[in-house]
Amino acid sequence: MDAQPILDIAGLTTVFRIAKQRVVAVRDLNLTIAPAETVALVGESGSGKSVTSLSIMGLLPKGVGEVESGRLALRRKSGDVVDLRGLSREAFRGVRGNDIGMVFQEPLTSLNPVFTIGEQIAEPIRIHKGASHAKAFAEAVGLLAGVGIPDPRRRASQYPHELSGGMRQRATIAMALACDPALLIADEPTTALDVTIQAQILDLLKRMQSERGMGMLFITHNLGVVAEIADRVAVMYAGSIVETGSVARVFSHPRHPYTEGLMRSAPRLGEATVLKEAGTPLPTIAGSVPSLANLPNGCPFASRCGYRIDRCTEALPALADTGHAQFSRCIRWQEV
Ligand SMILES: Nc1ncnc2c1ncn2[C@@H]1O[C@H](COP(=O)(O)OP(=O)(O)OP(=O)(O)O)[C@@H](O)[C@H]1O
Repeated sequence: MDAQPILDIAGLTTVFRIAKQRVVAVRDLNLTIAPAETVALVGESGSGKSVTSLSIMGLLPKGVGEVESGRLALRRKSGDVVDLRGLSREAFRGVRGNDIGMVFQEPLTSLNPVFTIGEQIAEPIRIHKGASHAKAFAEAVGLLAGVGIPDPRRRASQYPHELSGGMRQRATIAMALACDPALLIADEPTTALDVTIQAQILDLLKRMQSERGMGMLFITHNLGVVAEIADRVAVMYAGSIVETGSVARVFSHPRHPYTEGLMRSAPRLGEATVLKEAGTPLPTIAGSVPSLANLPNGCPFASRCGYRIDRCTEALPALADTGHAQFSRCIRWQEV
């Protein structure tokens, strides 16, 4: 891996305070993303994937959610390393859209209905790069062409509702790339789209990433999508990474019982799966996730785990190095 990652997260703990309860949504998370690398965060609903991305982007709900500890460092294209935790809300605005591009599930939440597509893509170019109105608009048209939108000049003058869902997602990708970010965060970017369009958007993201050498954090609950797009995967459970490694290694030799359970109940992986399984939630495993407001002392998966022994409920296991650059938060990983 690159010695100087684009994103370097160490010991991230993010909490929510609701009605005097302290909810630990992300617990002691370590993650790096190298240039031109895609890391997928995968896990059930509520496992902390989106809170991880909101923590990186400085978009936690004010007064409710807070990064309690840890380091979040981003390496800009210029090579400067920015301590994201040290940024004011104002300074964060200069980072989002400029150094970090974002693509979300529903393009209509990122696009403003009252401005044309071209104006919206041109705006960050004017703000962050100081380009003139005309130059920024011309660049926006070029970006629309780059993301595969036919007749980009005409499309640039249209409003979001005049585009199909797939075209709108292409437009938000163009907007996210407008300032040539070092890191792209994609949170379920294909979930709301129909299956053939999903595959096209994944291809587009892969192409854009390799052309630009960006790091990409890709959040999904779909293992088929992980297989399709990611180099490495981090499996989250109850706010912690329980297993991480290359996609090839983790999918062929899962070393955590939770990953194993997901894999066992998942259909065959590969391109066909993306098409067939797109939009299908992760297969279910018997039992339920413990409350994040009252996590047990031991392994949070213990109550659902077929490998459980007494020691599992005594302390949270550390991430064990299982070889092959793979890590598992299970004391019995050798038997999984
Ligand atoms: N705005 C919020 N207020 C209070 N608690 C929150 C808030 N957002 C998230 N949480 C807490 O953080 C936990 C993790 O949420 P998160 O959105 O990161 O899950 P996720 O893995 O992204 O799930 P999904 O796949 O459903 O998006 C939630 O279960 C909840 O307890």
